[in-house]
Amino acid sequence: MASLLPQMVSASDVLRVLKYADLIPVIEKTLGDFSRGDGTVVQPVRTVIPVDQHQGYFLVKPGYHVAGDTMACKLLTLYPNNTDRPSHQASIVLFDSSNGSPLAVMDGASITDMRTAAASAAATKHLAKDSPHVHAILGTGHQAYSHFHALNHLYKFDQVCVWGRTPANVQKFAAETGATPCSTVEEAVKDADVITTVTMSRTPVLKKDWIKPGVHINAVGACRPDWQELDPELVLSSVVYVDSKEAAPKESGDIILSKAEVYAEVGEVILGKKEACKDKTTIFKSLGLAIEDVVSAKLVYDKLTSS
Ligand SMILES: NC(=O)C1=CN([C@@H]2O[C@H](COP(=O)(O)OP(=O)(O)OC[C@H]3O[C@@H](n4cnc5c(N)ncnc54)[C@H](O)[C@@H]3O)[C@@H](O)[C@H]2O)C=CC1
Ligand SMILES: O=C(O)C1=NCCCC1
Repeated sequence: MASLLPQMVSASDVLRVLKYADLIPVIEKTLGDFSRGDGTVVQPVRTVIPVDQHQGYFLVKPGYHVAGDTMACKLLTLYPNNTDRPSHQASIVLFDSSNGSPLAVMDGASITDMRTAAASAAATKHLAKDSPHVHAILGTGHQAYSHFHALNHLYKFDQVCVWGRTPANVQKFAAETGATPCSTVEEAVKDADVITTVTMSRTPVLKKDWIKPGVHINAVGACRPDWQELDPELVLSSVVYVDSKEAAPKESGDIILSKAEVYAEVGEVILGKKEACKDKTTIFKSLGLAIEDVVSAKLVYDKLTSS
């Protein structure tokens, strides 16, 4: 009988083998599989336990990709006030679905960073106007870096602009990536064709009056029903796409508080079932799907065990 002890996979193992060239197409296909609605993907809306006495959240995200016969569960903590360690920490347990044995326990933070950015890249590919020139990133944390790299994998931008609430972090991000540092959101987004919001803000940081009509926005933060990153006027004047139509009205403050209508899942666009309204301002409201973690963990496992 094979060993029942799962393999431990560190963040450096993940970063060594997981590449956007492989990940973006896998996530794009998975977003489509999720939206088939035919049982290809089995995934409940995640469980979120507030840890009120420490102002944190404990999230449990199981999923089974039936067609790929792959199952895993991500255990994630979100502690927005952490200063001596990351705000998001996670482990993903990948199982052998034929016999239920755990195959690997993986660093889930590095996978979360990359799979979230890969989902935004896939959404941008389908919803942004062709050949965008300027990408604006609001936020300077882990997701800011992963989105910089994932979108640069798809496009040769003329300019990437970055804004964050802490000027020293904006300068650091700019020095490390070559992005243009901006001191206001307005300055960062005014010429942008693609905007990515990756802050931990609970109140809107991006306003309708500041953007060029027709931009594509990846709205990645604000994962709680009472948190917002986008001005409701902006949400109401855009075509809103989500990763999950089931989760968005339960979890997204940007959608709940603006009372905006969701037009489609991005997976439905990928499947050709819904239109990509590229001539309008489009928003991809990302909340993160467990199945993205499942297929990413499998990709990492396959790379590690084949090398
Ligand atoms: N949709 C998805 O699948 C996922 C979404 N997220 C969300 O993306 C966002 C960024 O995550 P990370 O980069 O990992 O976090 P992080 O902790 O590494 O960075 C957070 C950034 O937000 C900034 N920030 C905090 N409060 C702010 C405020 N009031 N106004 C403006 N900026 C503020 C910080 O200065 C920092 O630049 C978070 O909201 C997180 O929950 C994270 C993982 C997956
Ligand atoms: O899917 C995830 O993982 C997360 N989504 C929202 C914010 C926390 C992490």
